[in-house]
Amino acid sequence: MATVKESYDRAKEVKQFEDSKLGVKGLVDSGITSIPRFFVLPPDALSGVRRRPNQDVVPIIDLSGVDSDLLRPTIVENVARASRELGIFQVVNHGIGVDFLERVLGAIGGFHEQPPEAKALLYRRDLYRVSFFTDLDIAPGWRDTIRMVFGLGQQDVDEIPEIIRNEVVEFDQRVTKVGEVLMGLLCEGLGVKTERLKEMTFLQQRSIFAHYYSYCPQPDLTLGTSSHTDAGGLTILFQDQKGGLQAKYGEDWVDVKPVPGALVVNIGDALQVILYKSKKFNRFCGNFDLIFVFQIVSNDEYRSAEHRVLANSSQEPRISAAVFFNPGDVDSLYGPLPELISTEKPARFRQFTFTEYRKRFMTKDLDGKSLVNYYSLSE
Ligand SMILES: O=C(O)CCC(=O)C(=O)O
Ligand SMILES: [Fe+2]
Repeated sequence: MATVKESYDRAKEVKQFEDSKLGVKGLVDSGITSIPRFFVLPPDALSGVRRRPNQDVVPIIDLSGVDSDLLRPTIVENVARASRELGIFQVVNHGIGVDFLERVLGAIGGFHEQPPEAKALLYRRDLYRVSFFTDLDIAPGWRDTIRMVFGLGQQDVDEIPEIIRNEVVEFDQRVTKVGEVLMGLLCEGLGVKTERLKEMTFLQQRSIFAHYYSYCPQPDLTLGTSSHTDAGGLTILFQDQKGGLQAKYGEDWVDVKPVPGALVVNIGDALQVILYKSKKFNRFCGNFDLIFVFQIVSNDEYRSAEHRVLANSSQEPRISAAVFFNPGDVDSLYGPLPELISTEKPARFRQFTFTEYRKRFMTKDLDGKSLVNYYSLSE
C-alpha cells in the first residue's frame, strides 16, 4: 500500500518533471542512468516484456485490389475477420508511398530533436491547441508526443510548428483517404452500406499523435506506451522499423512487426477498457466529442485491440505517427446500427448522443454504474 508520504513524493516528482517541460528526451539528454520512480510500472503491467513474442499473428492485408469487383470481397472478408478476431491488422498497397511516410517520421524526429526551448512553448494538454507532452495518465510511458487536431475543431494550421507542418497536413489528408477506404470495407464486412460510417461523420475529425520513444536505460521497468485501447473510432498508424508495438492476443502479447511502408490499423473502442482500467478520464481524454464507440456501432461485432509499446532499449529513437478518427457530429444519436439488430442479435447497447454522454460522465449521473455498463443492454 502506498503511504501518504510516498504519494506526496510522487506528486512532487511528477510536478518537477512537468514544470521542466523537457519531456523524456530531456531526461535522457541530461545523462540519467535510471528512470524516475513515477515511470516504473507495476509487474502486472510488464507481463511478457522480456519474452520473445510470436511475430506472425497480426495479419497483413493487401489493399491493392479494393477497386476490383473480383478482389474486393476477399479484402472485405480479411478486414472483417481481423477486426472480429484481433481488432488490429496491417495494410500494404494502401496508396501512400513509403518515401512520403518516411519523410513524415523524419519531420517528427526533427521536431522532437529541437532545442528544449522550442518544444517547451507547446508543453501543455489542450485539446484545441497543438500540445507537446509526456503522457503520465492514460497510456503512460517512456515517450514524448506532439498532438494536433484536423477537421472539425482544428487549431489554426499556423500553430503547427513549421518543422512538421507541411508533412503532417499532407499526412492527415492522405491517411484520411485510406481511412475512408477502410471504413467502407468495415461497413461491407458488417453487411451495411459502404458509406454508412462516413455518413455518420466518422471521418470528420482526426487527431494526430506523433510519438518519439527515446532510449530507455531501464527498459524492463517501464513501457514506451502502456497497455490501452484507443480513444478514437479507428486508428491508422505508421511506425518505423525499430519494433516494439505489441497487441494482446488471448493471454499473450504478439508483435505488430514493422513491415516497410505498411500502416497499422486498430479498431478503437477504447472507452470501455480505459474507463475500467484507470477509473478516470482526465484532462487529456475529458473531451467526449473526441470519443466514439465503434464496438457499440457494430453491436459488438468488431473488437478493439489492447496494445502497448515496449520501452526502447536501443540508442536510436523509435518514431511513430497515429491518426485517430473521431465523429464530427456530437448531437446525433449513436448506438448499434439498426441494420445489425435482429431477434437473433438484439442490440447490446442503447443509443446516446455524445453531448449527453459527456454530461453524464461529468456529472457522474450514472446510477452508480460505470459509463459503459450504463449504456450496455446486456444483463
Ligand atoms: O507508437 C505506437 O506504435 C503506438 C502508439 C499508440 O498506441 C497510440 O498512440 O495510441
Ligand atoms: Fe494506441
